[in-house]
Amino acid sequence: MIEVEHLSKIYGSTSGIQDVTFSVEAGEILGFLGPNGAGKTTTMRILAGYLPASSGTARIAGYDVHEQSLAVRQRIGYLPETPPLYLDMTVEGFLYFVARLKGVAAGDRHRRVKAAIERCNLQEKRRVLIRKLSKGFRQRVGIAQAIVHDPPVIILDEPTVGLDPRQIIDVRNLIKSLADSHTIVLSTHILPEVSMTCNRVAIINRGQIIATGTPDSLEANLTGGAGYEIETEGDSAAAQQLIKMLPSVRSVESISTTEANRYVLRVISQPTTEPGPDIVAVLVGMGLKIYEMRRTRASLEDVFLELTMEETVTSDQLSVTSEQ
Ligand SMILES: Nc1ncnc2c1ncn2[C@@H]1O[C@H](COP(=O)(O)OP(=O)(O)OP(=O)(O)O)[C@@H](O)[C@H]1O
Repeated sequence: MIEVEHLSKIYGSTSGIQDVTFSVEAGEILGFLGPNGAGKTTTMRILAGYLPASSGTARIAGYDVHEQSLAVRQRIGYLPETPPLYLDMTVEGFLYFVARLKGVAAGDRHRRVKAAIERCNLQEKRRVLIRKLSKGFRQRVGIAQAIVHDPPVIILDEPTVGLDPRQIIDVRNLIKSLADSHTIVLSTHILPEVSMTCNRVAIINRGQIIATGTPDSLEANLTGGAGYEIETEGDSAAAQQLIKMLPSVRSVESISTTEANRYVLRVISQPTTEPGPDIVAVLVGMGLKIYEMRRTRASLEDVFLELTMEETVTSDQLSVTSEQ
């Protein structure tokens, strides 16, 4: 449904994004995750036809966002970082206005506005002036204007920024409910947003996509803290030294001391390795007892920090960018 190839944007002497390539299948919610200034808004605005790219192509439902921008605009709903709302209009008045602007046929407007109001749970605020609405309700009006012409694709730039925790939950649930009939791209710098709302993630940093995959595949394929925690006893320094020599081990440290000479070792594995049996063999070989051993997985947060803190990404990590 969305195909982005080698997209770059240069602002004067500053690079906004470089060689960004990704695709989104129909029905997916893709989370575009990156720190401030990573290039999320630039990408969203190019997709929405609001900003021309310097090079590369982006197609939505088969239409080129630059060459066929009208056809694209009819097929997308766009919520910019700051929703374009007319504060002196009522919610309903504004949505009729937007429906007309977006070319919804006069005979169809009533049905479409009603559907958007119901979808976004705005029934009680139908006749209220937008200026009197809380930020959470304004955001819902922003989403309602994005879906009023029933586009197959919805692009949401930081849809929960500035909302309180209750409003965040409401907006996330609304986005998830839209996924049954739409393809959605949302940008965010908030990790839980991605795990809770999206079925695929593209991580962007300094204008470049550095990984894509499902949240699960990213967690499983990148190291970011995957390994073991082992409660054992005896000579901690010697145990650490021997475990560190295993080729499948990236790092080992003692993270806490428990009762009577016991301590917990945290071992981080090399990507796609299983050092568990070798660690057991080392400890048993030293005559140490193992009281507990459990596997630890990388969280998406670990993965994100690992990727965005590195200057370059290894080929192992880049392999995750192939479709999972
Ligand atoms: N109009 C502009 N003129 C010059 N540079 C710009 C312009 N818009 C964005 N940039 C630069 O392009 C880069 C990407 O910015 P962009 O706004 O796309 O990032 P972002 O990921 O959306 O960040 P944020 O979460 O802070 O909005 C940044 O270095 C930014 O300073």
